[in-house]
Amino acid sequence: MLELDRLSRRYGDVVALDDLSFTVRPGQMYGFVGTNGAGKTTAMRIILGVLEPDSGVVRWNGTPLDQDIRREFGYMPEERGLYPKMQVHEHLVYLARLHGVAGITAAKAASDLLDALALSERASDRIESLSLGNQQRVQLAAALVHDPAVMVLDEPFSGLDPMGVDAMAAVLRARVDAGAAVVFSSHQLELVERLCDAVGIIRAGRMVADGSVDELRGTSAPRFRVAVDAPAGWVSSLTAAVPGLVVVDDAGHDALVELPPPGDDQALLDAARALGPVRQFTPVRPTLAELFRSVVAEPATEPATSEKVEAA
Ligand SMILES: Nc1ncnc2c1ncn2[C@@H]1O[C@H](COP(=O)(O)OP(=O)(O)OP(=O)(O)O)[C@@H](O)[C@H]1O
Repeated sequence: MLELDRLSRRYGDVVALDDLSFTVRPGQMYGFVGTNGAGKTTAMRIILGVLEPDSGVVRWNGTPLDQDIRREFGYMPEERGLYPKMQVHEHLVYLARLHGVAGITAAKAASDLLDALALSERASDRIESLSLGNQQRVQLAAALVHDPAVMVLDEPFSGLDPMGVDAMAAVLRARVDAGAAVVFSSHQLELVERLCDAVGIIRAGRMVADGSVDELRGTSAPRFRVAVDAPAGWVSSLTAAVPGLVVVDDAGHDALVELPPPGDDQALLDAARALGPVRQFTPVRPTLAELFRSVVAEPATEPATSEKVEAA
């Protein structure tokens, strides 16, 4: 299990990470999401040892990471780093051999990955001759060619065409199904929702929601699409009848309403029935993008560390 335990990190006055914790299990794909500047890259750089935390520790199977453990990881950094003059297949074999993979195994692993990422025809081309999206596919192959147990990928899907996204997703899913632990950052929330077993949402360096998308849904206010056969104004009457009810969208004929958690859906239905025949009463499952918007928009419960220090 990869465990980030209470990581904090500042750059001068900027609090990049503030007591951040989460875990990624073998066989789990973990999506790491947050607004620009939330601290995702900082956390990933700490996992990979290119940045030290001010406090906190990262462990793999209970042991704090050292360079030997980190060598076993696969990493796709934000700054892509391939040798532009090298040929694609040659480059992958070179990287696998650096990780101690024997020649024949390395060559096969490189060929298999190029095949899976639809790059076999470019195997003998120089990296610099590839489009940016194809270089990105090679970068993923570079992170996986030594068959790592843990993969840490900083925005691996950004800038890829839909086929590239599908190819990358399939390669990662196969590794996860074979028992690897994968954590990747992304702003593509539909993709994260589709691919990930667990999601962490960070804001200003803090974890604000962590769990499967269904678990995150369970903590959000329940929403219902309601249609009542009643004269105009029925939505206001419904709001008046149900304490705390929020109207998210009033389309006249129907309305999207939100109950305060945990939400008494039967009381809402009774109140709607009291106004007229109920033509629709449907629970609406929020998407990850909607959950994200609502948790990052919530007011902070405590001041950030820098404010605490300044106030002290
Ligand atoms: N080298 C640095 N020097 C000073 N501040 C930095 C440095 N690197 C990051 N920061 C700051 O730390 C905070 C977290 O940045 P980080 O790059 O980790 O965010 P991110 O979640 O990866 O953002 P994005 O989604 O935009 O890539 C930001 O406020 C950023 O400006």
